[in-house]
Amino acid sequence: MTAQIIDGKKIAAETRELLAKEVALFHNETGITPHLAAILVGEDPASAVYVRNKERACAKAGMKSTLHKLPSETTEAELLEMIEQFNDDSSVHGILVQLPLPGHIEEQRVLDAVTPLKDVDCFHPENVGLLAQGRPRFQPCTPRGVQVLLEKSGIDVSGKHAVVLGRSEIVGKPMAMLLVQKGPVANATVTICHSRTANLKEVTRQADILVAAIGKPNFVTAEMVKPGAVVMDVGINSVDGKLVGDVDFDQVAPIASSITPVPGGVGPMTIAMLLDNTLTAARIAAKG
Ligand SMILES: Nc1nc(=O)c2c([nH]1)NC[C@@H]1CN(c3ccc(C(=O)N[C@@H](CCC(=O)O)C(=O)O)cc3)C=[N+]21
Repeated sequence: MTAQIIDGKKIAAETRELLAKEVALFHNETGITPHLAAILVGEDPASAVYVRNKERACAKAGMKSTLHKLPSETTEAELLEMIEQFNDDSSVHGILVQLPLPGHIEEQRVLDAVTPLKDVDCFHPENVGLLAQGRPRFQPCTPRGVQVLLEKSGIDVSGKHAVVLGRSEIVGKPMAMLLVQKGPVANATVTICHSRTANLKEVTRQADILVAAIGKPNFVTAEMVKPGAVVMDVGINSVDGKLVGDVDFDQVAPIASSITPVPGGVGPMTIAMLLDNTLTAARIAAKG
């Protein structure tokens, strides 16, 4: 068997086209152009890719996007002040603080400062709580992107064993949440495993659907994958200036039934879902 390659780039482009139509309708009705404000403190290779691609995607979808670059020595107080400004600015609908932040800044305090109504990353405790209860306000971008890829690829998730490799707040935990929930492209039996899991290989080998989000280049090898499994690679690792996933694609593709490439897999979907959340945020603002 050789895997069907899930074309995230194409599915994301289709998703963004639909979204652009919704943005145009919304603009006709309200006169509002959805506006995403992104804050980047210092430098980070994965963030640099993200920033570049989302600026372009926003423009194409008829949305406004502004990038606020701060030097790496910015203090936490200065960053909090900028967030406060955007919270109070009715022309800003979505606020995204690029992660990781420099070590001297306490990430949690910063993310908590973003008003939940503009929290397009779905990081605020209120939004995480709503998500956990199955009544999301915003969808976590990368996990939702994976879910849409599964849906558009016609992959049946219900009753299947989904193994999420990685327990981050940004991907692993919310991914598990989406897959275990009641609803379409869900109802899975979910295991979360991570770097401390005993017999990790035995666990990942049980996966019908394996979501790799551990942040280590080429970590998932053929022996960790059950033949015929669906493999979703969330990794965005920079190796010698090249983008590499968490899955050793050349090894795993021949035994998987479907697999996402890096680049061109989950990454572009993350951006499409971010735009979707920005429109949601603008709708919330329009309702007052
Ligand atoms: N608050 C926050 N939220 C995030 O979601 C977040 C973040 N911070 N910090 C950085 C990481 C990384 N990330 C990427 C998303 C898409 C691509 C992407 O578009 N990837 C293309 C790259 C194509 C190319 O090479 O240009 C692809 O995989 O095909 C990359 C990276 C989001 N992140």
